Order: sequence, then C-alpha cells, then structure tokens
Amino acid sequence: MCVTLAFHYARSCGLRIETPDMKRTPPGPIATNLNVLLVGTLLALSIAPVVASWFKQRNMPTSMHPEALISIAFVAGVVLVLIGIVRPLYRAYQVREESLLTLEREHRALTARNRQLAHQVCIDGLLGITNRREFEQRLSREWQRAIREQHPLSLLLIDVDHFKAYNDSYGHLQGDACLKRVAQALQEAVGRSGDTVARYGGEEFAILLPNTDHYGSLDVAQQVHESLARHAIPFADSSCSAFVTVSIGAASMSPGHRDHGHDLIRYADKALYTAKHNGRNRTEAFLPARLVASSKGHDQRAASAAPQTHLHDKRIA
Ligand SMILES: Nc1nc2c(ncn2[C@@H]2O[C@H](COP(=O)(O)OP(=O)(O)OP(=O)(O)O)[C@@H](O)[C@H]2O)c(=O)[nH]1
Repeated sequence: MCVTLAFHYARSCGLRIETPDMKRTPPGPIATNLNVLLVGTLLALSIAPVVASWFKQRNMPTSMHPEALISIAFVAGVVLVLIGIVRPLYRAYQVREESLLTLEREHRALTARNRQLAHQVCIDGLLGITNRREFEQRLSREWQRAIREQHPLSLLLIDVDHFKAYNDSYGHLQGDACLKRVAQALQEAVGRSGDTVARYGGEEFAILLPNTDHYGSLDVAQQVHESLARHAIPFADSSCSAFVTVSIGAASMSPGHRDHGHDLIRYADKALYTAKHNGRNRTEAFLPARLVASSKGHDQRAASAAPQTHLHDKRIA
C-alpha cells in the first residue's frame, strides 16, 4: 500500500515513472503544497532541537517554551498550506468561469454573424431589398400556402423604362442611385408586411402579393406608378416622361395542385412584354384566358392633372 501511495504521490508530482527518462511535467497545486508541507515539517523537526537548546540555555519563560513555539509555527504552516491549496483551486475556478464567459461571448458573436450572413444571402447587395434567390423561395412558399388556404396570389414584374438610355446619359453610378430610389418607391407602394419587394434582375423588380386578387394587384401597381411619380427622378431623354417611369406586368392566380409557381412568373412576364409593347409607363395584367386588364402609368408631363385609373375590362369583372 505504501508503495502504491508513493507511486500515486510521485505521479501527482508530475513524475512520469512509467517512462524510462523520468521526464517531469508541472506538478498540480495539491502536490506542490504537499511538497511544501513535507519540506517545512522536515525543516521544523531538524531545527527544533537546536532552537530548544538555545531557549534552555537562556532560561526562557515557560510561555516561550520551544515546543509551544514549534507547535504554533507548525499550525501556522498548515494554515498557510491550506490557503495555498484553496487559492489555486479558487484560481482554477476563476479561469474556468472566465473561459465559460469567453465561450459564451464567442457563441453570441457567432450567432450574430450567422444571422448577418443569412440576412446577406437573402438581400441584394446594391439595393438592400430581397434578392432573386430569396424571392424564388418565397414564391414557392407562398404558392404552397395559397394552395393550402385557397387564396389568390399575385405577382407584379416591374421594369424601368429605357434604363440603358438613362445609364448612357447619366453614367452607371447615377444609374445605381436611380435603381435605389426606384427600390425605395416600390417599398413605399406596398402596404402589407407579407408583401415582398425583390430585385428580379438588373433593372427589373418583382412584387409578390400573397392573398391578393387581380384587382388588388392592379391597386398596388397603381401605387407603384404614383410612388415613383412622387420621387420624380429626372430623365430628360425618356420618350415616356420627363421622369423615370416603369412598365408593370401583373398576374394573379388561385393556384391549384396542377399549376406551378413559375406559371405566375410566365404570365407576369407576358403582361410586362405587352406593357413595353404598348408604349411603356403602364400596367398590363395577364390572367389565363379569363381576365385581361390594363392601367396607364403616371406621366408627369401630360397627366399631372389627370388621375390614374385602372382600365378594368368589364367583360371579365
Ligand atoms: N447602373 C446600373 N445599370 C444596370 C444595372 N443592372 C442592369 N443595368 C442596365 O440596365 C440596362 C437595361 O437595358 P435594356 O434591357 O436594354 O432595357 P431598357 O433600356 O430599360 O429598355 P426597356 O426595358 O425596353 O424600356 C442595361 O444597360 C444594363 O446595363 C445596375 O445594377 N446598375
């Protein structure tokens, strides 16, 4: 047993007794203090007879008897050693707490960074609105929801008129600034938190309108024309207006299981093509075989006095 104890004690001192070179590793705090206690006791015992004879030679009073002094010194030593054990343990506890706090801080920073990255993945870097990738995902989600809840779903595809000419006249940087203001105007035009304004391509935008029917989508399209007119972004070379205008293709569906989300994009794209073809700065709506409608956009040159109206086709109302 003594051998086993000695073996464990030596190991706690950091002696790798199983390796031939007896290499040392740093001793733990308890072993260090046991060493101090051991050396202190041996020292106290070895000098005790010397101190005792010195006291006896000088006939010191009983209260100063060397055995009493040695006992006091020994107790003080034990207390010191105990403090020596408690301190490193407390320090180890503190270090552990600090590392836990650091871990927690790092975890919080990572979570925030992840959230930021997830946000960046969904957002267009230039315009700060939903990007194409996220738009496609939302379209798919809203499409499924519309099927489940039997709600209509509408889409506006919006293209800035003659934007190539705008870039040519004002330069690319001004073109970027113009797109930012158009994005802002679109966001101001939508009312519901569930609506999504996205950049669909270079100067093309999309607005997804859940639970919105054909007439609701035309209302929003009209809001878009009006909001952009309020921004009044000058465009001297435009053939449509003195200000930047957009053409809008609107499509609405009450999706069934056999339809596909991309049908909505296809219909809105066709309507947008028609809007361009019919002179731009207007909304055209495409509704498969049942509804066809159009509304004229806002022309600051000619129509500032004329309120914009939807031209709903009475045949399909
Ligand atoms: N400044 C800027 N220009 C862009 C950006 N993305 C696309 N464009 C430009 O937008 C222009 C689009 O031109 P077109 O597709 O010919 O269409 P358009 O001139 O708007 O003509 P219509 O759509 O027929 O009215 C191109 O010149 C692109 O370079 C962008 O992020 N910033």
